Amino acid sequence: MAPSLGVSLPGIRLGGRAVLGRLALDFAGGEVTALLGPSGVGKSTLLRLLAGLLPAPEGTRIAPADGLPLAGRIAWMGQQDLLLPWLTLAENVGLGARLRGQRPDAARARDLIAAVGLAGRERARPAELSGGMRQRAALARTLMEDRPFVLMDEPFSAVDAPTRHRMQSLAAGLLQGRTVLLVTHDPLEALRLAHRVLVLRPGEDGAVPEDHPMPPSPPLRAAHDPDVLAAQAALLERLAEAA
Ligand SMILES: Nc1ncnc2c1ncn2[C@@H]1O[C@H](COP(=O)(O)OP(=O)(O)OP(=O)(O)O)[C@@H](O)[C@H]1O
Repeated sequence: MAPSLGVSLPGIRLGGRAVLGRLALDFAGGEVTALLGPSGVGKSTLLRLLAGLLPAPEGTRIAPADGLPLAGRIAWMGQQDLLLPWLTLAENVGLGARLRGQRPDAARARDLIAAVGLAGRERARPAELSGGMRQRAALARTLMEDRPFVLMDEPFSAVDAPTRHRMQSLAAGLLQGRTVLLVTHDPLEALRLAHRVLVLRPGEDGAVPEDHPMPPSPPLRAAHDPDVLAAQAALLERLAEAA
């Protein structure tokens, strides 16, 4: 099971504006935390900070509970699949190792490609795959890295609703045991996949996260579960208020 991740932040200003306020969060080990909030509130900013893509302001603490650094232990999956068009599916899945000058673990790549339902398409180029297939390939590439911490920025937003539903079910299984932070605009996605849902609420001194009440059942939750439907309606209303 992946360790938990403690984060405290004195706040972040970008372009002369307070984007994120002072916050202290503990992302539970082996659990999925979903982060929602109005457009431009600072969700990607928090993710980018954790990924080391944004300089951390003085006083920031990003501390995995096992005492080891976070750097080098994160897998990232974004909105765009970012598959390289000139590489085959199998080569794209092994891209991380290739970029590090290592030989990708071919058996692991094969297993992951099969797990995302793309067995037999290993030699296909991204242009020969549908949008949903490319998203599944991107998920396989993310998991190929086998990192304890996974940061996902609207990973399934580019696919149609039924494909997204299938991708969520797939991801829930494949992400098990990892500490995941998932940014999404989709309340149902958050409530199906996450152990905890945080809503970023904008404020004068930057946005601050607030917990949203969760349905009693554990993830992966059924979309038709009445508790999930009620929580979804409440979350939608809360997001509309925050916008
Ligand atoms: N490098 C930057 N310089 C200045 N302002 C920035 C920079 N990066 C982001 N911002 C601003 O910070 C705010 C938060 O952006 P961020 O991308 O984190 O929002 P978000 O909640 O992820 O939005 P969305 O849901 O639309 O993706 C926005 O107002 C954005 O314009």
